[in-house]
Amino acid sequence: MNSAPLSGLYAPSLSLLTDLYQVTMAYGYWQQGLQDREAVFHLYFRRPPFQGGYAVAAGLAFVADYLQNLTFSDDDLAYLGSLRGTKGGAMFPPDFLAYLKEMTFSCDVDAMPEGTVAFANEPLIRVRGPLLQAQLIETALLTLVNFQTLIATKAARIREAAGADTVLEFGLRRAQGPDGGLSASRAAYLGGVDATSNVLAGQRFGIPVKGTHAHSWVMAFEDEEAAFTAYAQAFPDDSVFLVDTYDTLEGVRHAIKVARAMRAQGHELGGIRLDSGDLAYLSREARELLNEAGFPQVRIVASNDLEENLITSLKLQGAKIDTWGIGTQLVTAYNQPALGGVYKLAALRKPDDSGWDFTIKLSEQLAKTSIPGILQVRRYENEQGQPRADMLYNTAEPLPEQLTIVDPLDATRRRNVRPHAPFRELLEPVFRRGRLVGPLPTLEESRARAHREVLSLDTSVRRFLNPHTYPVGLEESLHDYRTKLIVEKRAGRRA
Ligand SMILES: Nc1ncnc2c1ncn2[C@@H]1O[C@H](COP(=O)(O)OP(=O)(O)OP(=O)(O)O)[C@@H](O)[C@H]1O
Ligand SMILES: O=P(O)(O)OC[C@H]1O[C@H](OP(=O)(O)OP(=O)(O)O)[C@H](O)[C@@H]1O
Ligand SMILES: O=C(O)c1cccnc1
Ligand SMILES: [Mg+2]
Repeated sequence: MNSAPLSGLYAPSLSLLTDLYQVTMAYGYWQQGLQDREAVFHLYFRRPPFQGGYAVAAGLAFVADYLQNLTFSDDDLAYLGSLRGTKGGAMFPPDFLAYLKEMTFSCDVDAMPEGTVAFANEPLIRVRGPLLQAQLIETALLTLVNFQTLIATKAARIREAAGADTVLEFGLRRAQGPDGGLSASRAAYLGGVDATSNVLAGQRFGIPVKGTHAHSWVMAFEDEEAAFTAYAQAFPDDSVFLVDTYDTLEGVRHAIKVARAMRAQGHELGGIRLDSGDLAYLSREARELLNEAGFPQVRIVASNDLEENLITSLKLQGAKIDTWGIGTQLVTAYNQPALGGVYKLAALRKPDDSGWDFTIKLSEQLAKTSIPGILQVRRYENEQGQPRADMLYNTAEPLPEQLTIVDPLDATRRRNVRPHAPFRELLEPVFRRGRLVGPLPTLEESRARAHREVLSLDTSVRRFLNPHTYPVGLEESLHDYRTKLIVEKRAGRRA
């Protein structure tokens, strides 16, 4: 047991950050001599979160870190060796543990760079390598990518609603524990917020840190005016006063009084914060009071259970809010607390090494039936760089001259790709034979990519209510092959 679990949160070895069944399967594969059979897995989600039209891929930096450090320490192996089955015998024999000790990660990994806009069924990550290894990493990849993609997407939606306004992430106190808070702060920044109140996230990831003060600051002084005056003494050029502890508009008047005194000393008040009541009404009234008093540049910050739909509504109501402070709803993805990303086997090298067997997971629902092959995602874009349609294709098979994209849920819906239509391929090499190909984009670069890619989407795909489904289809020969596999497997099942 680790007596300092927090400091170990991102310790070098997260090799046991997995479900037990990954290790039991690993043992089974090793026992069967299947450990090195070449396999291909895809990580993808089946529906964008929040009933939205897209997701923003995030978490790859953590995945790369995890994979680079995927080795089993003596402590890890001792723990695995201590596990017992129902009859008291060791679950994992010493020679398997010795194998794990020597194992070095040797897979190829291709992935969408963080900040890429992704749609349903598109591999965000493709792993190719020894079956045992490619399977073993499933859980860690999913826990890292699902949550961060969810939060980055939520942040992108909040950014959409806020437009050019400043957005601050205030969620740590409501996050799903320390790691939830830390990774949410990073993903939220990647997805489009401007700064966080989370100081550890600032230190670890270089995210700008910002904030105001709490109600308790005001309550700790004789009255509001004294509290504001004291705060201004500490931060004469960086003060934002929380004005709603007693009576909001009275609070604004007190803030103005202190702002005048600050001005007399050569300092300007930065802003006020509203944290309760009717934010549309109060922000309009506050704006008027501030303007009349000669403080048109003092910003109005609002907080209190905000999210993208409330921001949209407040703007429609003519709220005069310059900065949005957002906590709970963002870092917990309150209205959809999990992204259902999955990791599925899609190809296995034939035992005689003569080629690939492409594998499929059937489901009663076609939408849940997996896609076989060694997939790549090709994004066709128009001259303005706007995405028009995405095509999944099997890189292990030759592409026909004339490309046709088939809707996987309705094969009658097809579109022909015009020759020489410009495209980008979204999965880029990240690891080759277990080695990182090159430095990953910085957080700032990924954030800029997210911003660029979300803005390039048609507004019909970005809107919150009943967004248009962006076309993602299978290249026709892949579609035909998948259909054939489904028919064969179903027949096999009945036989
Ligand atoms: N003009 C508005 N239109 C729609 N929702 C609003 C508006 N103003 C505030 N809200 C939202 O209404 C919710 C509840 O606010 P309410 O005034 O009921 O409680 P509160 O202000 O938090 O109360 P308290 O004074 O106890 O803090 C919050 O999520 C807030 O963001
Ligand atoms: O509302 P969120 O989006 O989560 O934003 C963060 C909230 O945290 C702080 O107060 P806290 O909620 O701790 O106390 P209060 O609501 O009683 O002011 C802050 O004043 C916000 O209201
Ligand atoms: O700085 C703030 O205003 C802040 C920080 C965390 C939570 N709520 C508000
Ligand atoms: Mg609150």
